Order: sequence, then C-alpha cells, then structure tokens
Amino acid sequence: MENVFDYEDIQLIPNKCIVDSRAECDTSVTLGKHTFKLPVVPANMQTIIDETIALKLAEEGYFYIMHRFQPETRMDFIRSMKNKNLISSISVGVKEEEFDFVDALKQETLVPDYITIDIAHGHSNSVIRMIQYIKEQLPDTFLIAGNVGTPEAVRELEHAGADATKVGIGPGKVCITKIKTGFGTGGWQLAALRWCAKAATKPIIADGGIRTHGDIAKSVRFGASMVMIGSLFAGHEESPGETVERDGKKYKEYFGSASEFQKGEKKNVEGKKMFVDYKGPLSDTLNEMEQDLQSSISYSGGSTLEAIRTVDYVMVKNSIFNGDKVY
Ligand SMILES: NC(=O)C1=CN([C@@H]2O[C@H](COP(=O)(O)OP(=O)(O)OC[C@H]3O[C@@H](n4cnc5c(N)ncnc54)[C@H](OP(=O)(O)O)[C@@H]3O)[C@@H](O)[C@H]2O)C=CC1
Ligand SMILES: Nc1nc2c(ncn2[C@@H]2O[C@H](COP(=O)(O)O)[C@@H](O)[C@H]2O)c(=O)[nH]1
Repeated sequence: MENVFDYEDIQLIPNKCIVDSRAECDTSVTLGKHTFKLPVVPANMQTIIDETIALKLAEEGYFYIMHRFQPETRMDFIRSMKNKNLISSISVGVKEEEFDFVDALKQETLVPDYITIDIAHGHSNSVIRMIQYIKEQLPDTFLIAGNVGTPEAVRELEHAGADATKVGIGPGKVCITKIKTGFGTGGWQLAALRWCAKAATKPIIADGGIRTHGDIAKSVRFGASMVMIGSLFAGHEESPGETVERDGKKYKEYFGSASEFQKGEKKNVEGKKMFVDYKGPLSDTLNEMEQDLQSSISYSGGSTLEAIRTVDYVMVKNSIFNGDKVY
C-alpha cells in the first residue's frame, strides 16, 4: 500500500472563513434516525462508560454505546432508557448466549435503537452470522459492526446487513494486538480509514488512535461519520476506572477490553492497563471538543461538518509536532 500515514503526519489546509464567530459552526451529526451534538462516541469499554455516564450523555444529546461486560444488566438498562424516552444503545458479542439474548429482546419487544457488535476481528463468519440474525430478529435496530481494517471487510459486513462499520484494529492506547500478533492498523489508522471509506456505502466509525481534538476533524476529512475514543475519556471524575493518588497527583485507571484485568484470566490477552492523568469533569472535555471542532469547521471554510470532508491536506515530514510531544 502506498501513502501510508497517521494522524500526526497530516495537516488540513484552511479555506476562507464564511462565519463571523465559531459559535455559528454546527458540529452535529446524524446516525440512523437520531442527530447528536458531536461526531464522537466514548469507547464501549468498562473504564470509559457505565450506566450513569450513558444516561448523562443521552440526556444531553450525545451518542453513546454501552459496553457488553455486564451482560445480565442489558435488558433492564434498555428498559430504563426507553422509560425515560432516551436512546438505547448497547453492545453484543458473538457467542451462543448472545443469540439467546437477541431472542429475548425480540420476545419482550424491547428493540434497542442501536446495537454494536463488538469483536476484535470483525471480518469473520461469526460476525456475519450475528449481523444476519439481528437484522432478521430486530430489523428496526441500527446495527454497527466491527472492528475491521480493510475495504473487503467493510463491503462484506455492509452486504450482510450492517448499517455502519467500525474501523480500527490495534491503534488503541491500551492495545497490544499490534505487538502480540503483528497485525492491524496501528501506526496507519488514518490511511486505513481512508482506504475503508472509499469502499463504504454506509457510515464508518473510526475507532482508536485519537490523541488530540484535531484528530477528530482529520477523521472526518478521511471518511469517518463518527469517531470512537477511549483514552481521552478515561481521566474524568465520572470515569468508571479506579482513581489513584501518587505523590499528591491524581490518576485514573484505563484498561483494555482484552486485557487480563477485563478477562480475569491470562488467555488471549491483547490489551494492557495504564493510568492516565485525572482531568476533572466530563462536561469540560465535551465542551472543549465542541469548541475545537467548531473552530475546525471555520478553518474548513464552511459552517457544518460537511465542509471538512473536502478540504485539502498535506503530509508533514517528521510529524506535525516537530519534536514537541504535546500529549
Ligand atoms: N479494536 C481492536 O483492535 C481490538 C479490540 N479488542 C476488544 O476486546 C474485547 C474482546 O474481543 P474478542 O476477543 O473479539 O471478544 P470475545 O472474547 O467475546 O471473543 C469473541 C469470539 O471471537 C473469537 N475470536 C476472538 N478473536 C479471534 C480471532 N482473532 N480469530 C478468530 N476468532 C476470534 C473468540 O474465540 P477464541 O477466544 O476462542 O479465539 C470468541 O468465540 C472486545 O471488546 C474488543 O473490541 C480486542 C482486541 C483488538
Ligand atoms: N487491541 C486492543 N484494542 C482495544 C482493547 N480494548 C479496547 N480496544 C480498542 O481501543 C479503542 C480505544 O482507543 P483509544 O486510542 O482511544 O484509547 C477502543 O474503542 C477499542 O476499539 C484491547 O484490550 N486490545
């Protein structure tokens, strides 16, 4: 593959501004039947989202995807979100019991607005079978399937019935797939996104590797409808990971969904645990992301996210950070 690059190798080129204030720029995005404030979704991981955060995000008009690591709570969760007239968005795996779960949802006529099939290697028959089953049993659910890293995979999952695909194998901050298997999109996630987006006929969620707010605009430029983010959301007061204090400084725990800490055993471990700096309330980050993205839109010469999709860009030799790591 030619022209392989990642987020820090790219700068977007500004166009003449058409707004008088960044506040005029609209960062909203539509996915399925709903419109959300930002093209950003916190990762469906146990140290990133819990029911309290999901409720807050839904109430405030942000997209969310609940993780699948407490499967027994999912029915009640969907019910409670529906009772509050809020969107319901959950994750599933592909093992046998997940087919029973889909049956139970159908039986209870409890149709989640969004279901995400959350599997490491999404280009597989097990995921295709699950897509087909969910689409048969719960046709009104908006179905996101992943994760994948090639155009062939995007085409196959779309063909099986996925309404959106999630792209990113191994670029995550707590990912060790790239090291343990030698495979993935780690180090060239942005180029992989572009490659996949050329094949896609439905929305793509770019997943993993976002390290700065500018990377959100770059993802939109290279074909993402939405961006999934873990590490940048791990350090908040509300984040479910444990808070620890060392030498008077606070940190939050962040671990991979395929880590020993998540699995409770050392089998097929492809994730690690780390501690990220504590950074206060989640609402501050969401507000800052919105302001930064409004600014991105203004630089693109438009007033909506669409304007970013067509801006020119350059590849920057030796990274945009010029040796200064800012994150
Ligand atoms: N985005 C990414 O780069 C990655 C994300 N993850 C995250 O980790 C969590 C666990 O993922 P996952 O292990 O898929 O989920 P599960 O542990 O639920 O495994 C799902 C099924 O897929 C099988 N499976 C898993 N990996 C492979 C593979 N490489 N080839 C063939 N079959 C496979 C498993 O069998 P068996 O275990 O017996 O092989 C199991 O039957 C998810 O939340 C996922 O998103 C994990 C790694 C990479
Ligand atoms: N290879 C692994 N990838 C993982 C694991 N747990 C989660 N993830 C992926 O990372 C992103 C978040 O990336 P970040 O760079 O924003 O922190 C998440 O959405 C998953 O796709 C894991 O154990 N191994």
